[in-house]
Amino acid sequence: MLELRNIQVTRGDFSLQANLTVEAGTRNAVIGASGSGKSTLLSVIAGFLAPKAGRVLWNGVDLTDIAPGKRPISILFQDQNLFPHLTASQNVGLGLRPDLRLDDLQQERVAKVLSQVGLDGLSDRRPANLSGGQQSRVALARVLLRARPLLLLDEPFAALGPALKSEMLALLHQIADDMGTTVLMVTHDPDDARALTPGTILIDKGVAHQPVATELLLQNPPAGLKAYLGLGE
Ligand SMILES: Nc1ncnc2c1ncn2[C@@H]1O[C@H](COP(=O)(O)OP(=O)(O)OP(=O)(O)O)[C@@H](O)[C@H]1O
Repeated sequence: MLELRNIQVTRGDFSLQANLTVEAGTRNAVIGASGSGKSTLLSVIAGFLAPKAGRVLWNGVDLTDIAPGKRPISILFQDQNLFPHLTASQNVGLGLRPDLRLDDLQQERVAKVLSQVGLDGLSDRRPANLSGGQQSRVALARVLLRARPLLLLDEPFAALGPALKSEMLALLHQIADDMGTTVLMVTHDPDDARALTPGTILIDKGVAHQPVATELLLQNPPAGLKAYLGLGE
């Protein structure tokens, strides 16, 4: 279980509070108007931003003072953070060893995970020679290989067209199912939130709320969110 206990975080004039729990193994959307604090919330959980007050716990272990790389967390952002001078398999291999000195077994694991995300035969290509969707798959493969229990995604597929996006979401579901991963995904898209049931964390007026049933929230959104999602009055 992820627990945000009385978290307060500030960025300039902006401040966000969070007091919520996320059950292990669940998938949750994070939704809120532009500038409401979605990326801020993920940054606190990941450890890139220190809260002014409060604690971040994972299965009862206090992560608040633990460095980002040592947290049980993988992160996927919209720009997939692939290194342009490295091939697909090297970009994935970085998830295992930053110096890329992989032994045979590790190389096998890289090949297997690239195959799992449908990139057989493309492992020697650099990002510039892969499509946007294929680049997303490389980034997902790296996340898969790291196999951390908590996965944070900040609009990872926003740059993709609708068909590719739903393909990547399906792949994400499959990965989360296989590994029992707990997922928090920032999205602007109500359909993505629906596809990620059961829960959605709403961020509104400086507060990140306890996850609620996505469908119920979308049926009756607060005014600010309604306008933002283009759901009309
Ligand atoms: N480095 C910073 N310094 C000062 N204020 C910041 C900084 N980064 C973000 N903010 C402010 O914090 C607030 C929350 O930003 P955040 O990026 O978390 O919002 P968001 O919900 O992810 O927005 P969007 O949907 O537009 O990406 C915003 O009002 C923003 O102006």
